[in-house]
Amino acid sequence: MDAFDLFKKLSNGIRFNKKKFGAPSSGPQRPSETAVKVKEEEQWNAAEEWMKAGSEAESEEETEAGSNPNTALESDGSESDDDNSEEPDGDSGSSDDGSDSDMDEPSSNDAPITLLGSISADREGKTITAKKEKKIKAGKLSPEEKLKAQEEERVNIIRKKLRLSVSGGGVPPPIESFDDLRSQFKVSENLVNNLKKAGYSEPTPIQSQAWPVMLQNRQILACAPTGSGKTAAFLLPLLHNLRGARRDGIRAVIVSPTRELAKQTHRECIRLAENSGLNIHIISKVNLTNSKLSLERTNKFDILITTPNRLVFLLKQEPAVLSLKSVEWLIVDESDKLFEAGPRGFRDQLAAIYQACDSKNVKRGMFSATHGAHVAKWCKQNLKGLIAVTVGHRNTTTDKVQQELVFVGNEQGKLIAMREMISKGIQPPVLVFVQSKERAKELFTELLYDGINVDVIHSDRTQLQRDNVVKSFREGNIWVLICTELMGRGVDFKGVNLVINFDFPPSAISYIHRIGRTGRAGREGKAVTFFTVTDAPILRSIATVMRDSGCDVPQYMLDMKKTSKRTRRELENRAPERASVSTVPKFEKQKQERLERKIQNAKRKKKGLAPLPEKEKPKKDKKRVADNPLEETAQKKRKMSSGKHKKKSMLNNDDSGNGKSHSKKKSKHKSVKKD
Ligand SMILES: Nc1ncnc2c1ncn2[C@@H]1O[C@H](COP(=O)(O)OP(=O)(O)OP(=O)(O)O)[C@@H](O)[C@H]1O
Repeated sequence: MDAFDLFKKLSNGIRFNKKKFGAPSSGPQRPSETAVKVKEEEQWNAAEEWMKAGSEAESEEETEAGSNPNTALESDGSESDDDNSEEPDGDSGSSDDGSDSDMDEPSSNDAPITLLGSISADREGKTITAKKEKKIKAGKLSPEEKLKAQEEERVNIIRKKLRLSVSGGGVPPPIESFDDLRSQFKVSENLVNNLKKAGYSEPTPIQSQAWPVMLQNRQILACAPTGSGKTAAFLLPLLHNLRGARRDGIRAVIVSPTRELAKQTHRECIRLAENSGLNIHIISKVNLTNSKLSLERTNKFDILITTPNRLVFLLKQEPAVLSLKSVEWLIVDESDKLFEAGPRGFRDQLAAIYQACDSKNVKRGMFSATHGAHVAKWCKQNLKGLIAVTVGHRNTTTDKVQQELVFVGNEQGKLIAMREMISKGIQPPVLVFVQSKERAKELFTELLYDGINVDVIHSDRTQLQRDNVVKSFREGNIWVLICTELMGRGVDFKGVNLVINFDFPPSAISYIHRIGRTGRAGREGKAVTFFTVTDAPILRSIATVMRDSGCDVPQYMLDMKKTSKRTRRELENRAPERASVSTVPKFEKQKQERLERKIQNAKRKKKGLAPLPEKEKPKKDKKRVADNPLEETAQKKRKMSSGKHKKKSMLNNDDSGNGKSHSKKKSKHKSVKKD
């Protein structure tokens, strides 16, 4: 074992704050004195440092969160920035990849190894405090202490194997099989059978640790890679903890950022809750538009699954149609997204929901594949007895996805590259991400003409259309699905083989979620990302994420200048302007549109329906002017007179300008004279 291996073992479970330790040493400070003082499971400070790792050592301008959830949510975030998420760095943190072959080597020598003064470790690489070390050296451990130490060791080995890092007090050991659910937590046979019926044979790493935490009714902040089973990780403990239907108030709420994700969670919940008798409800658009919802009716729901906007809408109704006063569990899925402030985030809605769940016994669970330091900080400050669980490295992609960056020259190059990929052969199903619905529509038309089995999903489509597209894609009737950021998070399409980022993702976090639509549940996947010079500002972040997940990336990308926080924020909020995807000449497109319109109107006529209303032309004003000769003449006159006026004023300006400059000169002259 060389010094590096040894250090790796000893620092297992420890994160270094780059801010503190990255700076050149100003004095005789040795790393041993400053770096490691972590008693992992008991020191929340360590958790904070650890969650901060990856923040590129930028200052977090976060205000202290108060005890009021609303203020806390608001104050915490407006200025805070998920920077670490944008520029995740390579800090591996406490978890190890387990590739270290020395790790499992049996050792005949049980004596601890001493490294860097006060820190020491046993042969398994577990850090030992000086006091304990003394005791071990002296062979003074009582039989109970020995047993405890052995158990700790066993748990550490399991966590290491599963790449689990935990923070918080009294974290229960991870479970290793579904049998443990029965033997340790008395989970019903029915529930375990439902897991098996779903095709699951053993818990995934996040489930191994999140289940015992939540089954002990502890609040949790969970971060695990995309497609690693986080949904079942929070559903199973909910279903167990609620212990059957009660119908006297909503007892669990699950909030998801999109309707598609809420629907998917609802489906999974129904599947795992089979024969439990629990009343599981999803708020649909119909619920919002008809007035059938009443307090009496909603109180019969045991579990409510919803998007934040819909829930807040119902919470605001007078008289009340919904109460969250009996809620025992609030689950926030894709929690970093829900903590986001601004028009694309849900911070205000989350604050309202958080406040509405005001029972004394309410527990919260925050789940996502990515987390920023501000989410961790807020949770730590506001969620009593919180346990943080992370699988692998925070803010990295799953290692199941083979990733590739392709320079395509310019916007036209993207379509050429895509057609080339298709002609060489791709393995459907394929998801293609673009930055806007307009581009989604354009690309759809292009690929449709290529005869590809393609469809498109974006926010302009009706809920029914969206549902049908998702269904068709799931059933394999659509092979290539073009989508916007809408489908970037959480959505679980079985067996997506390839994700193409036709347009560069707006941030590294978006990249992680987008490519996480493939390589799910242990399957392999591939992700190809096109880029042009326009994408240079975010290239470094994405390249860093790729490098961290073990992909080869050219060094020049990693050496690129770091983009300022401000630019990154701007790029996240405003997509760069790009040349149209479409290769069809404009007049051809218009001809096509007219033809389609004719066909539709003919069909409508047959059905006795009125023809479609005239489509608004983008240059309507101009046309309206041309249609109205009086207005046209008036405008021409206005233009001419303004032109004349301009000319005149220019002349005047010239005059007066000269005059002015002259007078200026004069005054200057005067002032000089005065001086
Ligand atoms: N224990 C298990 N064994 C096998 N497959 C599982 C297990 N638990 C969940 N899955 C499957 O793994 C897939 C991904 O699960 P899920 O959608 O919960 O991932 P996720 O971690 O929430 O991903 P994302 O971060 O993208 O939302 C699903 O198809 C689910 O059915």
